[in-house]
Amino acid sequence: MAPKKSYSLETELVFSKSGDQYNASVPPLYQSATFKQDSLSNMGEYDYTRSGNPTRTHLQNHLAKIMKAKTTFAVSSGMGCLDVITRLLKPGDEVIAGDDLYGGTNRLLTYLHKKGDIIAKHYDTTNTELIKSKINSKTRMIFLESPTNPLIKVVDVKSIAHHAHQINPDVIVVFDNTMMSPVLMTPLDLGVDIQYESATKYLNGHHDIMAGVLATRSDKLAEQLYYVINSTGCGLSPFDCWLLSRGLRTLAIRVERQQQNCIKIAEFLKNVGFKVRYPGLKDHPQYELHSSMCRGYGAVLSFETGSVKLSERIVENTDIFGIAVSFGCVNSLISMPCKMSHASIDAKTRKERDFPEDLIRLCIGIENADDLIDDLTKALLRSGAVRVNERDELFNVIGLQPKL
Ligand SMILES: Cc1ncc(COP(=O)(O)O)c(C=O)c1O
Ligand SMILES: N[C@@H](CCSC[C@H](N)C(=O)O)C(=O)O
Repeated sequence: MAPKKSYSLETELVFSKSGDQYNASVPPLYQSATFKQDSLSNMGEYDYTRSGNPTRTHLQNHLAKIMKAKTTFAVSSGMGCLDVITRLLKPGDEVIAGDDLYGGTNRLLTYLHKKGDIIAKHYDTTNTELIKSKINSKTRMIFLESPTNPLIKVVDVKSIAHHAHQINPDVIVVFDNTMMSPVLMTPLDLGVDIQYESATKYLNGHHDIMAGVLATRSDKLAEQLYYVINSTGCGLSPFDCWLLSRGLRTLAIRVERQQQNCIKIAEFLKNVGFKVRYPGLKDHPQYELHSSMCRGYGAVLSFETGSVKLSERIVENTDIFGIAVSFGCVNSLISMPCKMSHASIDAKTRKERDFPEDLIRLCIGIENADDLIDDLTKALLRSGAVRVNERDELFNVIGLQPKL
């Protein structure tokens, strides 16, 4: 029987052929900046690691299968991906962006806008008709993220990408898939031109490297992206490529467990009476849309408490949940986006975009779900957010209703 061309994602994640001369079980690490030539006229496949390195090539080929891309590039961070992508724009180009993109994404687009390099316009991407009405022949790029970090807004990627390409086949639809990872979503199948992810998060999963991954099916875009990566020198270092290859092998099992835990925690918080934002809850306003685009719901949720001070007390009273930015790691984290990951968006803009200052974000890891719920219960009790009634049930002191 001929070997299958491709396997299921879980298998592809762990199965990779290294092509190593000794058949090493793990892809070898080529920790070398430069490569000797056979002769002056024969450079060989690699000359210099900024331009290419066998460990990076191995990782990129592996990622291409996983992301269903023709070409992928591994670079030094998620923001590095956005830097590479925005260098494809020309002065005065118009871009349309979501109004709840990750804070760092918002910062870079705002920087380029203020410098006069691009004209960036931000809209609520949950309003598909609004976004469609804003796309015109001047639009060069569209930046989308779904579910958004941290307001968990869902974007109709397929419909927006299709409409954009009808208006102008050259418009580049860019999608940040950090929240879902390739396990739960394949944005290139939905008409996206360039997908990128902060590999610092789920793809690596251990918070021991910074990395970013770009993916495309277009040879033209791949050529342009590579040109920028080689010119600016942001390609991922060999050791970080090697670590990312290692982390990638457990991606499916990590995401599955993180999601199982997150669903339990979302339901727990909802039952206590908080306003919980998680696309896996049936009362999320875009539950159906999300379910139609993704294979799962991820492991990031946010909830409001009704008071900044109360949120601060909750965050500072957990033990297992670490107070830290980032997500997608094996351990659980708690944060207040307005003070941490999204502090780079000024308070006025946050207000205009209905960004709740009391929002708490939970990034769920692979620990035991009951331990995590106990940890949260303790923090909620210690902070005074909940009390126990005579039937030993938790009830929400501030009486928030569980609705979005
Ligand atoms: C959704 C999202 N995209 C991109 C980034 C940027 O990635 P990195 O921190 O790897 O630069 C982050 C976080 O930093 C993020 O949360
Ligand atoms: N100080 C950093 C904040 C990084 S936030 C990391 C991550 N995307 C998250 O959402 O937690 C900065 O200014 O970029």
